[in-house]
Amino acid sequence: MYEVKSYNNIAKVGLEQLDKNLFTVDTGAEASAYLIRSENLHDVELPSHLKAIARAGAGVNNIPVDEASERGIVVFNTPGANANAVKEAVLTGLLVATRGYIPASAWIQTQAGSEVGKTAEKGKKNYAGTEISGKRLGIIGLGAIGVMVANAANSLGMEVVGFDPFVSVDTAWKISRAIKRVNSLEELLAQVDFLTIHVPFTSETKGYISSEQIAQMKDGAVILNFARGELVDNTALLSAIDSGKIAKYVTDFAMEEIMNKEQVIVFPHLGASTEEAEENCAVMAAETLNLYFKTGEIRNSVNFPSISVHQKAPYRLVAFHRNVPNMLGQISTLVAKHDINIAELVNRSKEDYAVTMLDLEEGDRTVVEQIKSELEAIEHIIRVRLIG
Ligand SMILES: NC(=O)C1=CN([C@@H]2O[C@H](COP(=O)(O)OP(=O)(O)OC[C@H]3O[C@@H](n4cnc5c(N)ncnc54)[C@H](O)[C@@H]3O)[C@@H](O)[C@H]2O)C=CC1
Ligand SMILES: O=C(O)CCC(=O)C(=O)O
Repeated sequence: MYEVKSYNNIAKVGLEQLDKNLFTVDTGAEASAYLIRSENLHDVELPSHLKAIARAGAGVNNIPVDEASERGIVVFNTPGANANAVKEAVLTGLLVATRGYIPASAWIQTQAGSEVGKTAEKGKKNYAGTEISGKRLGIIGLGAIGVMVANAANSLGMEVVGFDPFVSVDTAWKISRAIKRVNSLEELLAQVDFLTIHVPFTSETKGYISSEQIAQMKDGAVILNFARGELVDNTALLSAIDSGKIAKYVTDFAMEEIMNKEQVIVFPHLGASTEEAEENCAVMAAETLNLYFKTGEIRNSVNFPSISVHQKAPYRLVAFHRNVPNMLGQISTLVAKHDINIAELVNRSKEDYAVTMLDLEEGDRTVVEQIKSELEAIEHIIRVRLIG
C-alpha cells in the first residue's frame, strides 16, 4: 500500500476516488504521494519515499519542480479543471472594477433604518459606473483560463485581443474567431482598456508587468491579475496608480504593499474556490495518482513526459533518467545480458528528462528486482519503479 498525504482541504470526492486497494490516506505513515493545492513545498524537505506530487490545480510555482525531477518525483497538475471558476472570477473582477458595487454595498449597510430606501436613492449617484461592453480587453496567456475569459468577455460585448507566443494547438482550436491575436506584447498593451494576465509564474515571468509595460498602456487602463501576484511589479504598479496612469488594479493575491489602496481591489486567492472546481481538480488529481501507482503510466505531468502503454508482461520496470544519448542502448543491453525478452519498450522524453518503460517476459520477481538494482546503478538513471 502507498500512503497519500493530503494538504489544503482537498475535496472529499477526490480523496474517495483514490484506489482503496493501492492507497491509505492521511494515516501518518511515510508518504509516497502528496496531494496538494497551494501548500508551499519550497521550504520543506521532501521525504525519500516520495514518488509523486499531485497538484489539484494549475500553478506549480509552490513546488520545487527541479528538485522533484532530479529525484524522480513526478509532479502532476490538473490542466483546465478549475479554468471555468477562474473565468467567472475574472468576469467578477471586470465588473467590480467598473461598477461601484463593492463600496456601494458597504455604504448602504451603514444606513440601516426606516429611511434606508430613500437614502439609497439619494446616495446612489456616488456609485455610478461604466460598462464593459464596447471596451477592449487584452489577454496575456491564451491557455485554459485565458481562452475561456476571451470567449466570455467577447460574448459580453467586449473587443478582445490576445497574446501568447506559445499557444497550444489544443487551446487555439477553442478560441472564438472574433478574438484578435497579436504577435507582440507591445501591440496588445497600446490598445487595451483592460489587461488581464493568465500565464504561469516562473523565473521568466516574474515582474512580467513592470514600468516598461505599464508605460505602453493607455492612460486610465485597468489591470486584472488572477494568475499570481509576483507577475506584476508592485512598485511600478503603485507609482502608476498614484500618477493616474492605471485607474484600477484587481487581483486575487493579497500582498502587503498593495493593501488598503482605494484603487486596488484585492481578493484572497478565491479564483478556484468553487465547489465544482475543487471537485474537478481533486478527482482529476486522484485519477492521475491511481493510474501512475497502478501502471506507471504518466498523464498530466509537468516534469516528465506523458507515457501510456497497456502492460504486456507480468513485470514492468519504469526508469526515470536524464535525456542524454545512449540510455536506451544501455538499458536494453542490460536486460539482454539476463537473457530476458522485452515484450514492450517505450521511451518518451520531455526537455531534460526521459522515461523508459519495459515490460519483461520474466516470471521470477527476484530476477526482475536484480535488473532493477542494476539499472539504478547506470549513470543518469534517477529512479526505477517495479510494477507487478
Ligand atoms: N486565482 C486562482 O485561483 C488560479 C490561478 N491560476 C493561475 O493561472 C495560471 C494559468 O492557468 P491556466 O490557464 O490553467 O494554465 P495554462 O497552462 O493552460 O495556460 C498558460 C498559458 O500561458 C502561456 N504563456 C506562458 N508563458 C507566456 C509568456 N511569457 N507570455 C505569454 N503567454 C505565456 C502558455 O503558452 C499557456 O497558453 C496558472 O499558472 C496559475 O498561476 C490558475 C488557476 C486558479
Ligand atoms: O487551489 C486553489 O485554491 C488555488 C488554485 C490555483 O491557484 C491554481 O490552480 O493555480
